[in-house]
Amino acid sequence: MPSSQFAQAEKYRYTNGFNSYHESEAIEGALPIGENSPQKPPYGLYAEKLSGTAFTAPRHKNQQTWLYRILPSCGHSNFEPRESSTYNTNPENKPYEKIHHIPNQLRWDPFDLDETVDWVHSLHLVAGAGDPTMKSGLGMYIYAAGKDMEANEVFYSSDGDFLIVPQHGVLDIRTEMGRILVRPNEICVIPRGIKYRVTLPEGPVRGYILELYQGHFELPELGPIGSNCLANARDFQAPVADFDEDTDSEWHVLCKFAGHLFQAKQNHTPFDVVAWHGLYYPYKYDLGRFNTVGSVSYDHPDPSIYTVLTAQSDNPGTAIADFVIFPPRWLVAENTFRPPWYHRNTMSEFMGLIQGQYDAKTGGGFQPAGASLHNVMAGHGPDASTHEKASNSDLQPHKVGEGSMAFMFESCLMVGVTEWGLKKCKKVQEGYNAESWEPLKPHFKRPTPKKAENGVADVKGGVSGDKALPHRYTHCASCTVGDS
Ligand SMILES: O=C(O)Cc1cc(O)ccc1O
Ligand SMILES: [Fe+2]
Repeated sequence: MPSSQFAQAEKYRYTNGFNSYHESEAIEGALPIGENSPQKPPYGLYAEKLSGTAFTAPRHKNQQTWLYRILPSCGHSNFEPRESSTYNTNPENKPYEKIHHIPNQLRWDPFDLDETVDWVHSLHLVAGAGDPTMKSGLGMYIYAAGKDMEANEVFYSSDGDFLIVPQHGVLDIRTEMGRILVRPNEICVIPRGIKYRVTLPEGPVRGYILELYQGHFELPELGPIGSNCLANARDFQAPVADFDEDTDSEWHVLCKFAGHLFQAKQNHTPFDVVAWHGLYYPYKYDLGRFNTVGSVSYDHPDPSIYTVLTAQSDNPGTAIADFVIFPPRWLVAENTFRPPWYHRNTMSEFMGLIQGQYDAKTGGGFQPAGASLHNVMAGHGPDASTHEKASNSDLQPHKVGEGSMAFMFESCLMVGVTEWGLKKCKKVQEGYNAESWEPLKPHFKRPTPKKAENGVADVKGGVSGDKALPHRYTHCASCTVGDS
């Protein structure tokens, strides 16, 4: 490893495990032993509790973290509104910024990079459902930035947890709990309220964000798959404590609150957490570690087998947000139309492409940094060219998605599109539906009627014949062996 890489590795250190109780101290002995709030915490630190769930949330859902810091977070000036024309996360509060609920399939060309703005001003709400003030629903954003946040600025969202999916460029995220480096093909989650500063060590960045206004992400149930596969808990990485000692410089704390931007000042660094312990922390995950499972016999399974993280509603098995990926994988299913089936879904499906080509859309219109939205009950599926190829291909085992990564934010909620998403971004493809599915031709051929024994034509066309049945059947339709 070149020495510069050693230095990098030193800067970003992690502790592994999903939903694991972590503890981390940048100075040995900074965590109190056997109690959380001693009369005098070690080294003159202040104890501060950060709650990610109600105090009384059930144990298996409860998420809190104790921070041991040089000064507590409350020492700051009043928050003042700090709106800006580039801040696009509050359409429901501006009468001229409507949310559009439309049944059409939508697709966006790649969103532009924007080198003129920093992380905070790069956030564009494209679509969403619900309301952060009711702690319900989700928002879907595109970010595109080219500038570091100011040296003395931090940001947090009171509205929800950010699931960040980088498509281009590297994010150096310094959080209160420590430092995280996130690159394309990795994701990171920054839970509600955690302060962070984003810098761009390799230039412009672009990507997608799902903001979850309710609950938190968890790993999906594995059911009969067993105790491993999909995203394994040990591959999630939380940062370790890393602090500055700075109690006399001016800091600006930016806060997203009900979709609006506010700012307060304080005379001490927010990155003064010397030690922490708990279950509420930011984390990252490398999508390359996902252990993909799929059909090894026949038929295309539901895409839920590709779920990395899920945020459940109160309705069992029904997600406010699923984060689903389509990683490189072998397709081996026999006698099967291998791309996704045509379907209409009670859930809404927002898709993005990090790199490569998505195997269900080979016609060229779904590009990296672009997006699509198939809202509640909007019919969709492979475009005409993909259908043509997949219906006639030789069904040898083959690998799809080499060098590619598409993903989906799937939600049980009907998603509305913002003015920015529909108009201002100027990326909506006019001819999406017409180009993708209108070229599909009917292939239906009514079978030649068979003469029945009594000489009357069998208008239903009769049974297609045993030889058409896939060889996996143990018994064919006319077989009586073993019947009682
Ligand atoms: O629509 C899509 O491309 C996403 C998707 C993929 C899949 O394999 C099955 C269903 C589904 O919605
Ligand atoms: Fe779909």
